[in-house]
Amino acid sequence: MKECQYYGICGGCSPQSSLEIKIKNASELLKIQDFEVFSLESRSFRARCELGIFHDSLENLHYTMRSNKDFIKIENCINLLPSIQETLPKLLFVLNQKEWRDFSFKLFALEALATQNKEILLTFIYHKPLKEEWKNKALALKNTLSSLLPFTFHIIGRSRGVKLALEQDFVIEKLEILGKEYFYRYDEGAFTQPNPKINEKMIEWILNNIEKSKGDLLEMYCGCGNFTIPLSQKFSQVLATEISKASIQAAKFATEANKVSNIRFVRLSGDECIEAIKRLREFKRLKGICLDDFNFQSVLVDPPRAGLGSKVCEFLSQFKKIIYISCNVASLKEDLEILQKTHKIHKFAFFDQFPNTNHIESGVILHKI
Ligand SMILES: C[S@@+](CC[C@H](N)C(=O)[O-])C[C@H]1O[C@@H](n2cnc3c(N)ncnc32)[C@H](O)[C@@H]1O
Repeated sequence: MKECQYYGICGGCSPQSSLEIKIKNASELLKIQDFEVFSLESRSFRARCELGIFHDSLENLHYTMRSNKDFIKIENCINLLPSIQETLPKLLFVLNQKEWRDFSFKLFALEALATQNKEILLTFIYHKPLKEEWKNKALALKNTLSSLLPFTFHIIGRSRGVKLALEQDFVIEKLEILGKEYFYRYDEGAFTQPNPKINEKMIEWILNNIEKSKGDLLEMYCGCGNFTIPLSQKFSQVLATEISKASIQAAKFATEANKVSNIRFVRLSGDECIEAIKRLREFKRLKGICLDDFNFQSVLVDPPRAGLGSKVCEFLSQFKKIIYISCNVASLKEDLEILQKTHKIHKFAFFDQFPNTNHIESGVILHKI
């Protein structure tokens, strides 16, 4: 990573983040010796970014990253997908023209979310109220960027409590998994995997390491259906749950786009999912779904960084197979201590989802003892 002039300064990457060190630290912490490692490009891999916007005394805009308490001006980030890297300087060039002063006034952050098929969603975040007229200028910006770059742009404006979108607030991602194409809707503001190529590898790894089952799958923290859609071919039926409304809508879109008919997506938090499965509480959101029709033998969890916690882990102990995807080895360690009382690790893999940082993604498949 020495080729990046901001390495160690901008706060995006971390020194001492070589894959060897990460794997050594993580495998020692988790006390595992038998694992696979998946690692791809260490640059041009990241599909999303959040940048600050600094206005200098001449009213020119600059991109910034927050490093500790300071803001560091940056011009590029070599971790980002090429389409975002190409867009950033052109966008800044346009916005620094006098006629864009109104549009940029009180702009304080920019988010970009790109797909592998070169759609880019740009979200402009302001410290000023946004009015409908903003959309006219946003449309002009979309047209200008489209004339300069071979990408499809979608533009969103955000200010406190207001979100204005031109036509759509999502992009369509295409993943290639074991030679088959899958389509997903990635909504602005909802979780999506940041590294599309490693994401494909994670899904393939699960598919390659689970057998086709006559039983059903319960999924918690399913997001936009990232794992659910390809994995559904391995099970009779799937019930997939998630807290975010936008993600559940995106997941329902994915069932249609991929012509899958054996999945039911329901908006339920982790705790609500447990209450529903244990029949402790009835949910209107489960209307039309008969839980007695499911024969859950496997469960898939991909929780946020905090991990599962003891309540969810204890709930998982009833399943024959547990597939656990984790973005935080510290919380995974705590959860595995509970899960290994009833289950044995069958397969383990590390995925370098976040190159140049100290983070690593893990995949664990556990079988009931
Ligand atoms: C690491 S993401 C994984 C999403 C999905 N598996 C994927 O690969 O895109 C974690 C997901 O958990 C959801 N989530 C966060 N807190 C939750 C909770 N308490 N109950 C259920 N889902 C939650 C988030 O909205 C997010 O979609």
